[in-house]
Amino acid sequence: MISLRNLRKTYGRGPGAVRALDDVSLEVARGEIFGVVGRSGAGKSTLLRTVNLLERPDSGSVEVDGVEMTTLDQAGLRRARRSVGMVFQHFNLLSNRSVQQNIEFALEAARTPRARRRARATEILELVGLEGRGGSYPAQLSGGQKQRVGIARALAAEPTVLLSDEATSALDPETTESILDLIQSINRELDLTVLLITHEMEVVKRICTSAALLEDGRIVEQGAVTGLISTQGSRLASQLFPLAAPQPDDGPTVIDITFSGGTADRPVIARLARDHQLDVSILGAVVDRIGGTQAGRTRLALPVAGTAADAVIADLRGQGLLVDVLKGGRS
Ligand SMILES: Nc1ncnc2c1ncn2[C@@H]1O[C@H](COP(=O)(O)OP(=O)(O)OP(=O)(O)O)[C@@H](O)[C@H]1O
Repeated sequence: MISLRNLRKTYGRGPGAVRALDDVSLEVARGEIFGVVGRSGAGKSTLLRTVNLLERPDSGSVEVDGVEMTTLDQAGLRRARRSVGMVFQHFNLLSNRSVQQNIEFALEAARTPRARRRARATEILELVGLEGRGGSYPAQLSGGQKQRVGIARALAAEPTVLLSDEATSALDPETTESILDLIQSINRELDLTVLLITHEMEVVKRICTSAALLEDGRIVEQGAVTGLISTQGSRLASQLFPLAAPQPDDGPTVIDITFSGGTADRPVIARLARDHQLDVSILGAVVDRIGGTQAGRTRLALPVAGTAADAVIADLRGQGLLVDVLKGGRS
């Protein structure tokens, strides 16, 4: 549905130039919720804004629903942009217009007849859970309600793609949950493809089917979230399940075991203690639901080193468990 190939984008020239995108390629399948994560300045906003060509890449290809965006003329681009809705961190609502007018505004540019605009705004307000609030002004709404209006406005022209630029970053955790639920339900009900950028790993955990990690303008990992969490050494996976760094007195060997799907409910630690007669210490654990399945990571200290530790690690891997060695043992 969205295919970005070999995108490059540099801001400025000479010694002060910033390479925001450096050979970025990304595939987002129809109906996916795809999350791009990365630190501040990694290039996330630039990447998102190339999809509807708010930011024109220096080179590379941007294809949305089979249309190559970079070669369109102004009229073609205006038309193509109607199939790409966008929501923003700070909502970007017009404060002097009512909720209804904010939504209708998105349809005015498309010259939609007035009666149709009204009907569509009413319909879409209901979809986002704001029925009856069309006459309110943005200042009379909570942050969560403002973002619902932002989403309604983005959906007004019946797009096939929704771009979300940190849509929940300005919201409290409870409101974030409800907005993520809304994004997930419109993704399903409207068969909408969602590309979102976020610095919150919770967003990826809660709703994303696929994700990519952007670093200094480069994609360093991408794939299905369930696949990434079962990939040894995945940095995205360790950010999804963050555990404190090992301490010098943790023991000679420290390992992380990542569980997902079928391996989540096995009595691994009890078995380790029994089969290897080891006093295993649990240094930390994070468990959550990802993509509808239980997944998590447990950090263990083993009181053995060298070949004894290697034997334990080999045994765990032999059981189909994903083991990352942080200290001691062979990785
Ligand atoms: N219009 C611009 N002019 C010059 N430099 C820019 C411009 N927009 C972005 N940059 C620079 O490009 C790099 C990538 O910025 P971008 O906003 O895409 O990153 P980001 O990952 O979205 O960061 P944040 O999470 O802080 O918004 C940064 O170094 C930024 O300072």
